[in-house]
This record gives sequence, structure tokens and C-alpha cells, in this order.
Amino acid sequence: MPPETRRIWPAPAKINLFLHIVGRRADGYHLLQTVFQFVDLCDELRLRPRDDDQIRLPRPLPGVPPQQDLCVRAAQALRAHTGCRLGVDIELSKRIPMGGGLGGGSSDAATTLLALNRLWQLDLPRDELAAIGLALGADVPVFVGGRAAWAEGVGDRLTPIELDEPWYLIVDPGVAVATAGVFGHPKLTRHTPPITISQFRSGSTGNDCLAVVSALYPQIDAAYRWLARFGQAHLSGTGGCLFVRFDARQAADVAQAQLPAPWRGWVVRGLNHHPLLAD
Ligand SMILES: C[C@@](CO)(OP(=O)(O)O)[C@H](O)COP(=O)(O)OP(=O)(O)OC[C@H]1O[C@@H](n2ccc(N)nc2=O)[C@H](O)[C@@H]1O
Ligand SMILES: Nc1ncnc2c1ncn2[C@@H]1O[C@H](COP(=O)(O)OP(=O)(O)O)[C@@H](O)[C@H]1O
Repeated sequence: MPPETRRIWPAPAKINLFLHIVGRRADGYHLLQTVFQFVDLCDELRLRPRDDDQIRLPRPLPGVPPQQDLCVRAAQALRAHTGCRLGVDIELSKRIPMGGGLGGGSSDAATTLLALNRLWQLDLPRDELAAIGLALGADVPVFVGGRAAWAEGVGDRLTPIELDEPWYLIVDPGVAVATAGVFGHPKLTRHTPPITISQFRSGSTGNDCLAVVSALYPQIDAAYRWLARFGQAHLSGTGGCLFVRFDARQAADVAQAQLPAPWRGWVVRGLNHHPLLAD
């Protein structure tokens, strides 16, 4: 058996270092400005190609029927795009909290596309894989592209960016945020003036979803206040995960040790490159 079929394919989480809503498209989707950075909290995929046309996920995630799983949908989309007749057994070890604004589902989809492109010997360029991924979710292209990025549009217009790679404490208050409910909320800030990359670098940024999310979910508000003791706290995406940056790992570990139950926390490293970028 070739070694690639036994390999563990990582799917890292992302955080949004800031998120501004700068307008709305005619179809109701919101136009964003954001910066995506990867972190070393990863789901793990094992993918074994099959000679038949079956795409299988023998151990589905709780609450996610296999046909809705983003790995399965990514494999199906890739097969539909290329006409490939092979199948795959997918084993997914989930570490990234679901529905927390860390992009785990999108990352799983991106890793599936990148890995199957190799295992099925399709040889598609990354930008073609990113276009297939965009139909599955707005965050898939940044994971396929593999570089931390300044993003505009619905998060699909990407400009690679080099950032510090500090430590972060990510906190999951354990609340699944309904993204559609946040974007549909009448009190959402929708018209923040666009900024430039250099304005982002000088720090004049926040997350326009925070006020609505804090009002809708008191647990997220409480976790935000707790985290703000250690530095500037941020909401990732539409939440509910929050994070704060640390220059030294030890300080992040000290903060994590004080995390009140039942919140969960991870000390992670910011990454400008996806672990599969060099592949
Ligand atoms: C805003 C981000 C930033 O990373 O949030 P997180 O999902 O990471 O929290 C993402 O781009 C989220 O993109 P995506 O994951 O594709 O959004 P979905 O859950 O499919 O969106 C659910 C619903 O929210 C609304 N929606 C979503 C994205 C957007 N730019 N404008 C919107 O108005 C739409 O009504 C959509 O049907
Ligand atoms: N492989 C997957 N991992 C996580 N969620 C998935 C997956 N496939 C489908 N989903 C669905 O996508 C939703 C959002 O997932 P996720 O990417 O974890 O959150 P977010 O979009 O908030 O970053 C989940 O609540 C789940 O219903």
C-alpha cells in the first residue's frame, strides 16, 4: 500500500483577527473585511481510496448526517467536477469545536479536496480546488490557498499576508451560534467604512458581530469579559469561540489554568502557513 493512503491529513482551525461588515450584496449576503490566520488546533483525516464509486464516512459526527458532512460533500463535488470514478473511505477525528467560528467544517472540506486531488491523481491547480470549495462555504478557499490572508467580498477575495505567529488562548463557551441569526439581526452593524491593510496593522479593528452575539448569548458575553482580563479579547467569525493573544506560551498556559468550568480552552500557535502548503 503506498504510504499516502496511511497518512494523517491535518485540517487546522482558523481565527478571524478582526471582522468588519462593510456592506451587503443584492442577494442578502454580507460583504466583509477580515484577516484569517491558521492555528495549530487540527482535525485529522485518514483517506483510503476505493476502486468503486462509494464515498463513505463510517463514523459520522454527532448531529451531522453523512450526506451533509463537509468532507463527504467536498469529495462529491470533486468527483462531479472531474468525472473521477473512484471512491473513498473517510475517517475524521474531530478536535475543533463545531459551530464555534473556527472554520473546522470548511477546513475539513479543504483538506479533503487537497488530499483527494493527490490520492485520486487529479492534479488540479489550487485555484480550481478553491473555486470548487467556495460552493461549499465561504471559508473553504483560504484553507485551500494555504496562506494567512486579508479577505474581502464574502471572504473569497484573498490577499496573502505575513503576520506575527504569537500564542493564543482560545475559549469555547460551549454555545453554538446560528450564523444566519447573527447576519439576519436588525441591530447588526452593517456599514463599517472599509479600512486598508495598514490600518489593520495599526490596530483600529474589532468584530462587528460581537455586540449582537454578546446580546444574544450571555455565556459568550461572560467568557469575553473573563478573557479580557488577560488582554484584548476577540470573537472569531460569528463565534462563539473567543481568543486573546500572548507573546509567550507560558503566560497563555497560566491563563488557561484559571479557565472556569465548563468552558473549554486551547493554547495554540498562530500559523501563517497551512500544514499542507508545502505538499
Ligand atoms: C463570517 C464567517 C467568517 O469566517 O463566519 P464563521 O462561519 O467563520 O463564524 C464566514 O465567512 C461565514 O461563512 P459561511 O460559513 O459560508 O456561512 P454560512 O454558515 O453558510 O452562512 C449562514 C447564513 O449567514 C448569512 N451570511 C453568511 C456569510 C456572509 N458573508 N453573509 C451572510 O449574510 C447567509 O444568510 C447565510 O445563509
Ligand atoms: N466535517 C464537519 N465538521 C464540522 N461541522 C460540519 C462538518 N460537516 C458539516 N458540518 C456542519 O457545519 C456546521 C458549522 O461547522 P464549523 O465549520 O465547525 O463552524 P463555523 O462555521 O462556525 O466555523 C456544523 O454545525 C455542522 O452542522
